[in-house]
Amino acid sequence: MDPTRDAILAALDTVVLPDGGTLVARDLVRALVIDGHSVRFVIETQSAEVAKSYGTVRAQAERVVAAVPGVQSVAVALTTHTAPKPAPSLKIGRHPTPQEGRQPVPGVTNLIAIGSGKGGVGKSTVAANLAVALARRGLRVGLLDADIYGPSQPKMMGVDKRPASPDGKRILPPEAHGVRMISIGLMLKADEAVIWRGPMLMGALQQLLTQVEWGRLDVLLVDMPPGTGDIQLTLCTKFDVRGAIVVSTPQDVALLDARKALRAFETLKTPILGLIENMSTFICPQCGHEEHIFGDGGVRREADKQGLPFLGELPLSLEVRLAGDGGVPVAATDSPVAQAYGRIADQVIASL
Ligand SMILES: Nc1ncnc2c1ncn2[C@@H]1O[C@H](COP(=O)(O)OP(=O)(O)OP(=O)(O)O)[C@@H](O)[C@H]1O
Repeated sequence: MDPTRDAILAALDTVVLPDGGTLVARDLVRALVIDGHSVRFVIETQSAEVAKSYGTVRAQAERVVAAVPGVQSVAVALTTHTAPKPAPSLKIGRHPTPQEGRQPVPGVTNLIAIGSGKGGVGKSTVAANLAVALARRGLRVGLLDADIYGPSQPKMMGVDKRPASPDGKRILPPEAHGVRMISIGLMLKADEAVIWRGPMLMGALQQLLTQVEWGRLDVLLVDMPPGTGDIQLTLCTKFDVRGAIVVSTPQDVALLDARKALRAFETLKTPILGLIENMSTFICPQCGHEEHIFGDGGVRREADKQGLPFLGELPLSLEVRLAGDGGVPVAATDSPVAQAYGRIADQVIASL
C-alpha cells in the first residue's frame, strides 16, 4: 500500500524542534512529494543559523517517515528561506526565451491541454477533477493553471501556500489530492491583477513549464484560458502537446465557441483527444426530477458530427460547486460524480 500524505504529516508532527513546536505545527515542511513508495520533501528554516542547529531534526524526520508503512525511500533537503532568494513571484513574467521547434517538458510523458471556447463552462472544474481522478487511478499527475488572467486552481485544489524555490530558479510544486500543481495564482499577491501582453504571457507559460521541478509525470494537464489566444499558440507551437480535451456545455452558444476552439487546435496541429459535456443534466435533490437546463446531448452530437471521441458527461450539481469552492474536488470523494470522473479518466487513459 502506498503511504498517504496524512500519514507522512502525522509522522512529521512528532518531530520536536530545538526552538519549540513541531515541523508540522511550525509549517516548515515544503514540497512534499509522494511518488509510490518514495517520499521527498524540504524542511525550510528561516535562517542559516537556525538551519545549522537542525541537523538532528533532518535525521529524525527521515527516520520517522521511513517508519511509515509503505515507505521504502526518503529524501529530505534542508533549505533556508533568506531575503536574497525571494519567492518565485518576482521572477515570473518575462519575454520568452527563443527556442527551436517544439520541445518536450522534462520528465512529462503526456502533456494535455484542457480548453474551452466559452468562459464559465466549467473547464477549470473539469481540469482539477480529471487530474484527481487520474491520480486516483495510480498515474503520476501534474496540473498547470495557465489561466493567467483568472487563475482558479489554488482555490479549487485548496492550495494557498507559495511554492518553495530553494535556489531562486527551480520552483517546487505543492501537492494536493495526489496532484502536483502550479498556478500563476500561487505566485501573485491576493487580488494582484496580471496586466501582461502577449510576449510576457508566453514567457510566463514557458517558465511554468520548464522551471517547475515536475519530477516524472505520466500526465500534465494544462488548464488553458478560455478562447483561442497567445497561451494556446505558445503551448501548441513550442511544446510537444500529446492532445487537447475540449469542455463545453450542451448549450448552442457554448457549442458554437467550442467549435472555434476545436478548429484552433486543428490549425495548430494538436490532436483532439475528445470532448466532455459539463452541466449535462440537473437532478433536483428534493424530488429527483431530471432537467436538461442547457439542452440535451449537444456535445455528444457535436463529437459524432466531427468524428471525434466523446469522453463523457458530468451533471450540474451543487455538490460540484461547493467542492470546488471548498478546495476538495468532488473527484476526491465517493460521490457518484466522482465515479463519472473515474469513467472519463479511464477513457483518457485509453486514448493515450
Ligand atoms: N458541473 C457543475 N456543477 C455545478 N457547478 C459547476 C459545475 N462545473 C462548474 N461549476 C461552477 O461554475 C463556475 C465556473 O466554473 P469554472 O471556473 O470551472 O469554469 P471555467 O470554464 O474554467 O471558467 P473561466 O472561463 O473563468 O476559466 C464555478 O463556480 C464552478 O464551481
